[in-house]
Amino acid sequence: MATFTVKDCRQLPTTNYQLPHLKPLTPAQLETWVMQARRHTQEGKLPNYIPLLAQANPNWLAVQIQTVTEQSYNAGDTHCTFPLMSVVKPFILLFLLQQLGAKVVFSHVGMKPSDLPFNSLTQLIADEGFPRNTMINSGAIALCSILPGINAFSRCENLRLWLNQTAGCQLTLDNQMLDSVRSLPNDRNLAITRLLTKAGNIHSPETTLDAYNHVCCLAGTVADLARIGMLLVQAHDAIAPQNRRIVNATMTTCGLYQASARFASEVGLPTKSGVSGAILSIVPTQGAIACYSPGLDETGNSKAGIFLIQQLAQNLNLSIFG
Ligand SMILES: NC(=O)CC[C@H](N)C(=O)O
Repeated sequence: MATFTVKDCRQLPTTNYQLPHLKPLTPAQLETWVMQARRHTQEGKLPNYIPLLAQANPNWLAVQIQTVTEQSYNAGDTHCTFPLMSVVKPFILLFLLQQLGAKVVFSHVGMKPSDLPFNSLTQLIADEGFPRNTMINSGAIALCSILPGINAFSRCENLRLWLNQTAGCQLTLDNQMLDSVRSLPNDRNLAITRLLTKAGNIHSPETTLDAYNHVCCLAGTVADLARIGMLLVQAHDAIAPQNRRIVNATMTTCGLYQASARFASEVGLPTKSGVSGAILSIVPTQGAIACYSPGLDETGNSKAGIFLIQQLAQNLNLSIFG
């Protein structure tokens, strides 16, 4: 019987594993998929705990695809500006990994997926005040306590300026949206913040929660969203490869809350959603896909956005899992 030695193993023919390359995409094809996705816009629900989000037009749908070869494709209502809401979470993480390092960041928050909703207090109680991951509210609120800055505005401004400078986009703070967020009490986020404080995880709870509300109201178009997505696609002078990998892995396992595992097997792209209907997928080494459509499914993910990314990923063979 033939035996293998380590040397033999090295000499075995190596299969050239390559990530799938973006197949040529024509504007007409993209228009067709956008038209199909439009049929799903009415199936979603608008959130009503932030009054201004409830005023969005449920028919809006926009997509922007940015590739590493500087090509960009877009279709739909690309003029729409929207708040990032939870789509900002991977970028809070990326910024802090760059500024403070993984050791500090992961002393405040974990890396485990959660099967409970994004604003679950039950999960945080079960975890004794140590948030499961950075993609749910408790994790992002905890991280807002270590954002550099003397007050909520400057913590948000430091993140905004860094993103605009590093990604070449033009995010702005949507003050009207911030007023709207503050206009109704968000008991869940308040209780989460209280528990984080009690557990010794955060200091200055008011400033921290206010900083979280600020960063959720950073706003832009799908073009801006695709640009910040590019920070996670390929090597960048300002970003350590290891940090990019951590953020992509976290988006894959936790980015769509309870729907993350299913989406990973069906679509296979690191993805993050927000309650505004924003959704961002990363195609590592190739490009970023940004969508916006405000109607949400029961998990809080954009109904038409998820459908459109699914279409793109399946038709263009984009899954990172081959
Ligand atoms: N899923 C989300 O986008 C949540 C963000 C929102 N600001 C909240 O705290 O509820």
